[in-house]
Amino acid sequence: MADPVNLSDFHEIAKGVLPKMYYDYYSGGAEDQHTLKENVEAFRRINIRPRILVDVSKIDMSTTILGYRLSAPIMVAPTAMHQFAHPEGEVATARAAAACNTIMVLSFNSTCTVEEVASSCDGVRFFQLYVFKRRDISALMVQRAERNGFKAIVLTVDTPKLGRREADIKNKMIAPQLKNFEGLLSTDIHSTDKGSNLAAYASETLDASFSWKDLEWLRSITKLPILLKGVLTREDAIKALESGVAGIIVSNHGARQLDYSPATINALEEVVLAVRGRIPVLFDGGLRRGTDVFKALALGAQAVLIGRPIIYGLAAKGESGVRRVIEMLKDELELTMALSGCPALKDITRSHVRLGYDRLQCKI
Ligand SMILES: Cc1cc2nc3c(=O)[nH]c(=O)nc-3n(C[C@H](O)[C@H](O)[C@H](O)COP(=O)(O)O)c2cc1C
Ligand SMILES: CC(C)CC(=O)C(=O)O
Repeated sequence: MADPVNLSDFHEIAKGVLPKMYYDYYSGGAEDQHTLKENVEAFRRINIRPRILVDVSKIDMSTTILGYRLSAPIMVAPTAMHQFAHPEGEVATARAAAACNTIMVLSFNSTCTVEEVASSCDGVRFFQLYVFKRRDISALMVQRAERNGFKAIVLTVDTPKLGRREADIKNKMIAPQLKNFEGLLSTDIHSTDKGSNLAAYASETLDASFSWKDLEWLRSITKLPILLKGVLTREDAIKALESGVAGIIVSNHGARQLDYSPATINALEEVVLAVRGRIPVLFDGGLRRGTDVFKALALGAQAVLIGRPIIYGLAAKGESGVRRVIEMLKDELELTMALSGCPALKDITRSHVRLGYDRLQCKI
């Protein structure tokens, strides 16, 4: 295949090189995969309203998140098990993110250890946390992240149990022994019905009883700011604010958890309106183009995170593939800003996009 020119080309290359079991794991969603398709399709139903005759000879995409400077509002989402995609795993991803001056969120279920990633290069990194039934293990991981210079905890709140990913069940997906948990926990757990090992591992480990009141426990074990990942409603956005978290990530876990939850881009504005600028609202799910990033920013996201395309870049070309994926999105965003009359991020406003329901409102 010719050199990739967009994220979709990277997807095709990754599909060609990854073993089926891993490709299915990375690409799949929950059950009917309705939300998986919607995450991408919903972007296509949003139009951009470009403004003309603005000086766009210089475009500034730089921003700050929790006080850390980024070259563009495009971050790396936490995704598990990068060594299935490339032997250098999360170390390669971390180096690419650092080279692009952006923040990587390291998954709790990384294949490289927290220490390996931290010592691989300088860069601002956040640590994604799952709360295990064995709270001591989660607490230890938070301490390790803190000790190794991670700057925030991203608590994933949409996974009290693992969503039903049917391809993984059919493939009898194998979960590896994760080095982070060596000596603490065996991830080599066998499913009793010979289905997905990953599902068995998740149900064995995840603490489904974790609830709002338990955030106090997390706050008691770390001084790091906490972001909640997986907020989709105004009700929960308000609860998140009241609980004093430092930020929210609007996310449906790449449609891998609750099928028929809304496409994230359709949930974003509801959350932004509830938060009213009091804490940063970040966004992920279905972003494949710079125009998608622009649309999310216009609807109030302060920055976006990219999941699968990063893994596809890694599978296709290792560290340089991840770098290319981030650069492509940055280049596309820069061009979109120029063609829409927005020289800086602050110039991107709600009036730069039109959604289906905007058209309905015009008619009323
Ligand atoms: C293969 C894969 C593994 C993931 N692992 C995690 C994880 O360990 N922790 C987490 O909070 N989210 C995880 N996610 C969800 C991502 O952080 C993110 O929400 C999602 O991928 C964004 O959608 P996108 O893939 O369409 O960009 C994972 C997603 C994928 C595709
Ligand atoms: C091991 C899983 C819990 C990782 C995950 O979040 C995912 O596969 O979506």
